[in-house]
Amino acid sequence: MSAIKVAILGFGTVGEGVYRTIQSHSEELTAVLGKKVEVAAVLIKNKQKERAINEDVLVTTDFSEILELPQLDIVVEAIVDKEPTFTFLKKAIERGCHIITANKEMFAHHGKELFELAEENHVSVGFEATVAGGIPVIQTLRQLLKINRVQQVQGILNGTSNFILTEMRVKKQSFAESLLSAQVNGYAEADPTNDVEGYDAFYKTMILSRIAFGEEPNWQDVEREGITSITIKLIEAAEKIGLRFKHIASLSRAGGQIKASVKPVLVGSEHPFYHVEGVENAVNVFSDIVGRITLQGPGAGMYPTASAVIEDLVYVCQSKPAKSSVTPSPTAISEPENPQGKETWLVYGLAKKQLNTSILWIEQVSEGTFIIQATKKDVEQLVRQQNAQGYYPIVGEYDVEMKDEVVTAL
Ligand SMILES: NC(=O)C1=CN([C@@H]2O[C@H](COP(=O)(O)OP(=O)(O)OC[C@H]3O[C@@H](n4cnc5c(N)ncnc54)[C@H](OP(=O)(O)O)[C@@H]3O)[C@@H](O)[C@H]2O)C=CC1
Ligand SMILES: N[C@@H](CC=O)C(=O)O
Repeated sequence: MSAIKVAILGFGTVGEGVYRTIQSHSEELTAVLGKKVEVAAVLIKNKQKERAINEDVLVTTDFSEILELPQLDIVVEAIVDKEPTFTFLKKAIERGCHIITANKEMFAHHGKELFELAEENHVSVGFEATVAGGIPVIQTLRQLLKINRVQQVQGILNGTSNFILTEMRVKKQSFAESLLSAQVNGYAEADPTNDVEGYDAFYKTMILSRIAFGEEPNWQDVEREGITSITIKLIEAAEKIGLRFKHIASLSRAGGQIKASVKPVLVGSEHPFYHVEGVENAVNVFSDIVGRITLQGPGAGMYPTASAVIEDLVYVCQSKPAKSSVTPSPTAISEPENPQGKETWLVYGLAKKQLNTSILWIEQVSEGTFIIQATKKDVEQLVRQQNAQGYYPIVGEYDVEMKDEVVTAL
C-alpha cells in the first residue's frame, strides 16, 4: 500500500499544526483514505530555527528540491504574502499535485487562476482554511449552493479583531495589550495591520462571495474599515445601552449587483453575533429554501486551522478534480430595499443635538454620544458639519423600552 506524500510550505502556527495533526490523526486518515499520509518535506525560510520535525522529512529553504521529490501528491501552503506562494502553487499544480492553501491574501488575488490551472492539470484545490479558521463554511456553502439560492451572507471573519474587542470589553485591556495577546496566541497575521484594518476580513469576504454568488463585487466599491477607531470608552458607552461592537462582513446581491462591506457595527443581544466572543468567528447564510443558518466556531489558531486543512486533505484526495473554480450560483433573489434608506447609528464626539427634520434623535447615551436614525448621507453630513469623531451603524432591532430606562438612568 503506497502512502500519500505531502509537502508543507511554512512551519509557523498553521504549518506546524498541520504537521502535528497528520501525526496525531494518522490512524483516522489511513482509515478514511485507505493509505497512510506521510509528510515528505517542509519548506521554511529560516534554517537556524529549532523545529520538532522527524529526521526522515526533507526540511529545506529551496522549493525546487521539493518539486524534485520522486513522489509528491499534495502541497499544503501555509506561508504569508502573495509571492512567492502563488508561484510555488502554480509549480506544484504543474507537477501534478493537489494543492491546499490557508493563505487568504494570495487566494483572494489568485484563486481563479489557480483553479483554472488545476482544472487543466486534473488536480483539486482546497481552501477551507482561508475563511473563518476551523468553521467548515466553504464546504457548507458548496453543498448549499447546489439547489438553494443564497441571498445574503454575514460574518465575523477575523478572529484577532473579535478577540481584541472582547478582551477590551471584558478585561478592560487596552487595544495594544489585547493585540499582543492575539499575537502570542498565534491568531494574528505576521503583519497585524491586515487584521485590525479589515484587510484580512476583506479577502475572506471576496473568497466567500465567489462561493456564494459565483462572482465578486468590484473591490474598489467595498466599504472596508477596521477596529482601530474603537476605544474602551466607546465600548463602555455601547455596553450601557446593551450593545456590543462586532466587526462584520456583509455580502448580498440586490438588483443583479453584489454589495459588500467589512466594518465595525453595533449589535444588540437579539443579534446572532452578539454572543460570538473571543477568537470565535460566525457565518450567517440566508438562502431561499433553508432560511437562515449560523455556523460558529474558532476562527484562528493552530489546531482549528489545522482541522480545516486536514479536512481539505481528505477532500482533495476523494473529490474528482473540479470542473470550474466554484459552482455558478443560481440567481439569487434580491434583498428587499429599505424604502427610506434610514438606518440607526451611534454618533460620538458631537457638539450638540441638531434640529433637522431628516434626522430622528432617538437618545443621548453620554456626553456627545447620541443614537439617531438617518440616511447614511445625512449622518455623514452631520459628522462633517459638527466635526464629530465618528459613527457606527446599529444593526438589528433597537429596544426602545430598554432605552427609556437607560435615558432616565443617565
Ligand atoms: N494563524 C492563524 O490562525 C491562521 C493563519 N492563516 C494563514 O495561514 C498562513 C500562515 O499563517 P501562520 O502560520 O499564522 O504564519 P506564521 O508567521 O506563524 O508562519 C509562517 C511560516 O511561513 C514561513 N515562510 C515565510 N515566508 C517564506 C518563504 N518565502 N519561503 C518559505 N517559507 C516561508 C515561515 O518560515 P520560518 O519559520 O523559517 O520563519 C513560517 O514558518 C497565512 O497566510 C495566514 O494568513 C489562515 C487561517 C488561520
Ligand atoms: N489572522 C487571522 C487568522 C485566521 O484567518 C484571524 O485573526 O482571523
